[in-house]
Amino acid sequence: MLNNTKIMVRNLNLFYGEFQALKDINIDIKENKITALIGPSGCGKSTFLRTLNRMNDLIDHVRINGQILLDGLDIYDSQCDLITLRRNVGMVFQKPNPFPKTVYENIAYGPKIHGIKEKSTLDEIVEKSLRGAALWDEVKDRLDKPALGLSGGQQQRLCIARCLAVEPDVILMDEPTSALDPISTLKIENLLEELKKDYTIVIVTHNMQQAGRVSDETAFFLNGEIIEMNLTDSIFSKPKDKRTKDYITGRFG
Ligand SMILES: Nc1ncnc2c1ncn2[C@@H]1O[C@H](COP(=O)(O)OP(=O)(O)OP(=O)(O)O)[C@@H](O)[C@H]1O
Repeated sequence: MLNNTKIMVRNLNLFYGEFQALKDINIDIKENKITALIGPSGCGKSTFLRTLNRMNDLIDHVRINGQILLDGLDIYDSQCDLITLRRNVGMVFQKPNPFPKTVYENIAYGPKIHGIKEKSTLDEIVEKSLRGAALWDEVKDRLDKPALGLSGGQQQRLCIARCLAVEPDVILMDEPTSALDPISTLKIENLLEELKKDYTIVIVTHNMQQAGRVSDETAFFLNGEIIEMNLTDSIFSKPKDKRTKDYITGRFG
């Protein structure tokens, strides 16, 4: 696809009942880049993020039209296999949500569901995923301990490792550091820089500095619309729309 576009969104509208939460969204999300979604509370960032792996399908009264092409294929097509889609497009949430199982089992769970049974293969996946999430050194001696005994920052990296274990192409992150302390936040921001070599990342953040630090491109949402999308440096240094400027300079939101 042109310009290394991984996800192409065209004329996307989403309604919760009568309420239109997304209005004619058109953006291209580039492969191996980090795209930040910013904007005031309630403007539709999380809703949009969830359209990218069809998590909104789980909500009643949602109506969606338009197109989202992942590697050129329409994810809302009736032929699209949801299990494969959610494997290809993983998600990390705001609050770390490990399963109440061991560290090892948290990572091995997904691969097992996808049919991998051999212990040595699972061991490899667990190590590789934990290394990929920059957590291996901290947990390699406690793989059989409960994941809920880890710190919040470790739990969030565990959730990232769990996501990596099924080998997605795209990782969606909904305010992944908002529940974490500054040091854990920095670890995850550094990790994102590493992960983008192998994955396409879309991140919702309320933290302007974070968007500026980690992302390559930024989309500014307001009232369900994308007001402006551009290279992050351009959005922050010379926003084209006054509303973008007002938001990033802290005048509202
Ligand atoms: N399940 C739902 N049913 C009805 N309305 C919803 C639902 N989820 C979200 N909305 C509404 O859709 C709009 C967009 O919400 P969304 O959570 O996507 O915004 P957001 O930009 O992510 O906000 P925040 O930054 O506060 O998380 C809001 O007006 C919200 O109230």
